[in-house]
Amino acid sequence: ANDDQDLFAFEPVRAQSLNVGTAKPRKRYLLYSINPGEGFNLRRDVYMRVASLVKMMNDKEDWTLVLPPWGPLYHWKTEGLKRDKYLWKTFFDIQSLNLYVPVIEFEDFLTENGPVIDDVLYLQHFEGDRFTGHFEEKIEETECIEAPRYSKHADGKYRGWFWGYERVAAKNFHCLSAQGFAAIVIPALRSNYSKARSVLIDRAETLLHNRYGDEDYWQARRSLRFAKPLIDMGDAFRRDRLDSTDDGDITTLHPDWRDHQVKPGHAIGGPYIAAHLRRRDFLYGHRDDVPSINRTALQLLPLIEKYKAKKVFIASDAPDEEFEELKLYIPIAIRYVPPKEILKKYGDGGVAIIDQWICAHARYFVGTSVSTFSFRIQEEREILGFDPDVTFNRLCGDKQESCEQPARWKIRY
Ligand SMILES: C[C@@H]1O[C@H](OP(=O)(O)OP(=O)(O)OC[C@H]2O[C@@H](n3cnc4c(=O)[nH]c(N)nc43)[C@H](O)[C@@H]2O)[C@@H](O)[C@H](O)[C@@H]1O
Repeated sequence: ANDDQDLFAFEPVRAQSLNVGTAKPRKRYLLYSINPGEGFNLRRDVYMRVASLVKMMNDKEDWTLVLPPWGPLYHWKTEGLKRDKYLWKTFFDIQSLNLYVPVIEFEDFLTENGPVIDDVLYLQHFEGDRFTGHFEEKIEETECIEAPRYSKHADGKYRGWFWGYERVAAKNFHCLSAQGFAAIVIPALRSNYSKARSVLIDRAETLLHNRYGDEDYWQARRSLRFAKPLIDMGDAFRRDRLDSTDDGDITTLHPDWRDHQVKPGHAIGGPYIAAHLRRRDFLYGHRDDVPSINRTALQLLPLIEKYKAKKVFIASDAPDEEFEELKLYIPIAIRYVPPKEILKKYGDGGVAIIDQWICAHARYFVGTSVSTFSFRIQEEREILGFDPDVTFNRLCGDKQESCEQPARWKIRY
């Protein structure tokens, strides 16, 4: 599918000469897209991998990261709501993101660049590869293994899923087999710089974190602050229903994430414990690790005692009946029920963020095994400065006496 360029004809000498003396690197756009089945919180992680890649390249080049519109997502099930084309500013604070790497919304990209993307690089795993115990980074342009989700039209341009924007098309399309860290795509991105102003990496979740858990990882994570209106709604619920304020809980954040640095144990949190109960598809996919409601209650009751909690905040994708059942065992259980207009404006995605925000401020948090929703709450609590003991906890399955607790991904500055 390679139209007119050899993707790997990387010319190092020329690449360097671009950036010496007074020559200013020219502005380029990096777009990315993710396997449609992935949920919101894995997508947040992929954002960090790609943002960190842009940061690396911007040592010498001038890339702007284009934020892929949100939706439709499999888990956003509430009827009657807008399903796609949610801008990032609905959920996140764009100014904060911009303090890590330059980012723009896709709609602004369309204004600046027009609807034609130069290159689409579609990542795939190596065919027939089995893990042999030896991890080797590799990337190569190949035939597409599966029927690609982009097809060439009569005008010579490629059409495909561009987040529901039907007038968008791409000039070139390539399949690349890739295995490795995000930086593995850098030669491919640089090799065609003379032509491609905009490059879309699809299936970006294939790329691994270059610097998992280090200072740079945490910078990207700290920059990913939620949108102010969602924070305000979470804070209002904390204040009115949970007797929790930043002053009392010692959870005040510096307005600029770069200046917020506190020691573990600094935050004490509100007078409630919080649990994230991931249900629905997890009841099948992670059967052994997700407890029944009855067993969930049995695990929460001693914690209420231990932390002298006045309330138990429940964040969950559980249907109402399951929450009502839990309340029979724990009458002080409470959850956030969004007013209709909030749901309409911010969708299921916004409500999930309010849930996460409230969990992040609890005196003690317990999540669900391997849920990225729980992981993101744990990170939020690391940023706020909680002791890891009151953060890295998970519920055990019904048949488990005890169970392995989450790895402690501690913040680094
Ligand atoms: C099985 C896998 O599960 C993975 O889910 P997992 O990591 O928990 O976490 P997420 O990737 O966020 O996907 C779960 C989605 O379910 C909803 N949800 C889950 N828990 C809550 C909650 O406490 N409150 C609210 N309001 N909503 C919740 C929400 O839309 C969230 O984004 C998926 O990312 C993968 O794509 C795959 O489906």
